[in-house]
Amino acid sequence: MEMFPYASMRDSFDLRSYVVLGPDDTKGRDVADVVRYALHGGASFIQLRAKHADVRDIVAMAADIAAVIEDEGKADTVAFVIDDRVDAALEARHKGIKVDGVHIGQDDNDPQEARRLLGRDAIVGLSAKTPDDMRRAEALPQGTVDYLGAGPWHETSTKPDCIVVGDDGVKHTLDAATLHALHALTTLPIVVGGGVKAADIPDLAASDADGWFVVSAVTAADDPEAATRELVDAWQAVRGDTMHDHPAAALLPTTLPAALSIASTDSSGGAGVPVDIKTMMANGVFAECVICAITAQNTKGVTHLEELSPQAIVKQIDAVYDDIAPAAVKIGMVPSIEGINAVADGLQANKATNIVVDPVMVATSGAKLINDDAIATLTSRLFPMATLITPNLPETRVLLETIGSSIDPQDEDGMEQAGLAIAQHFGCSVLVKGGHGLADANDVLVNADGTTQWFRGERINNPNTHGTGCTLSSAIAANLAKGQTLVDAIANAKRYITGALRQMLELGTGSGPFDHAWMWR
Ligand SMILES: Cc1ncc(COP(=O)(O)OP(=O)(O)O)c(N)n1
Ligand SMILES: Cc1ncsc1CCOP(=O)(O)O
Ligand SMILES: [Mg+2]
Repeated sequence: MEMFPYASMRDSFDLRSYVVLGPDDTKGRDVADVVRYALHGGASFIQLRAKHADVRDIVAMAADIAAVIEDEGKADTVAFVIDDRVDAALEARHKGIKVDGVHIGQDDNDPQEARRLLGRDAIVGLSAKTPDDMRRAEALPQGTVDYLGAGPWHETSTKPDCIVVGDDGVKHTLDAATLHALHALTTLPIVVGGGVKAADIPDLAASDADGWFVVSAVTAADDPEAATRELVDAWQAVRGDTMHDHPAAALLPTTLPAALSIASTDSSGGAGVPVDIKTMMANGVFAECVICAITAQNTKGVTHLEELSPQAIVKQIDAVYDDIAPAAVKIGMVPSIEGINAVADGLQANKATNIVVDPVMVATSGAKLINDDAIATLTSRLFPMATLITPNLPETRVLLETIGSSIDPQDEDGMEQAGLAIAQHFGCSVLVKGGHGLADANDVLVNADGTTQWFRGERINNPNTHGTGCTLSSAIAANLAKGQTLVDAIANAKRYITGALRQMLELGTGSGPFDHAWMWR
């Protein structure tokens, strides 16, 4: 997971004076030293382009460059990106090195993948030389790319392969007229480079370019500071102090689908509302909660339980729906008839949809979590509202008993029959979870129309299973909130929980919890 403590520069980077450099370009001089000279000369953007270095060396160079930018008091104004290597940029950012993003070409990482990996705060620059490149960049989802790099203005030995060869087989450099046509195809700012020297700046500054980028004009100069200043001054002489606009996409607010957990707390954090929130967050939704009871609990058992009043439950549900209406709901432990009625009334009044009910009855520790007389209310009030209920085998047996069925869910055929009896009785889909069986972790989805789907899971020999049911049901609700089909929501939730169980987290002296943020470690 990325731990980047700096403000994003996506809405403040300055493309006007863009210096690209790496160890191959600086004539034996230290790259960070040349960056310092370029900054003294007025460089507004720095790119590390180290074509022959490995990730470790790139990250080490990036640390030196970021330190120089910081030392020069320009960390808030001069953006610093890494060429090509999204992996190195990620690693540097993870280490807290101020790398503001990447520059990628048409043959490098896919821009959407780079954006996904780096997150919404990073700058993603993309090379685009042809009308097709421009159109493809423009067709990307808004906010994928922040600027475009075009060229070459002249053929250049720094990157001989960057020359555009037309359909006629003739090599083309970029001129003001071609740039004008490219510019018309995009809303993104364009920085232009390739063989650019000080003498080119008046023409470039009079074109649609939003800035210049150079390698050799600065890195090969005996005095990189003076060379940078000459370029900066020549641009400023034509353009004055005007900077390019930033694409509005960088400023777009994010939004998240919300999912709601209606359940009870577990003070040990391994089950109930705390774990539902962790799971929902890990599965990419905004988690909300309605507390029905508080338990004093750890991996060894429950030592105290105190319910909230029905009024408090309804008020919480109303508050949630009145503002951030959840796209899916998971219902867990609601211990009493009054509580269950309050939940049903609250959800009905707010026209809740995508309801997943985990019919919590007994904790992994053996503690009873629902009053016996409340089971009938749970099934009669909440099941008919549910999209899905997720009983484990012991809960399936209790439910079969309540509907007077003698089916035994001891094997796959029995699980299917049991699921069908329950689904048809209550008019909702049922996921009969086989995790309490001995040999496997196969679950079956049975719909009220009789259709079934098996989800075959790897049985992980992990004794720590506290909160498994809560986790699976809230992951399913999170996936439904994201718009997934029921089948996809279950399949993805099972993948998530399998990954979590595989980590073999060891906490507590009883049946312990597992690591809900496993995929971010
Ligand atoms: C600002 C800027 N523009 C273009 C490029 C070239 O990127 P790419 O086409 O991926 O070629 P390489 O630099 O990776 O050889 C750039 N680096 N910077
Ligand atoms: C990286 C790159 N992309 C297009 S041209 C180029 C190299 C520019 O180098 P120089 O300024 O030395 O011609
Ligand atoms: Mg590249």
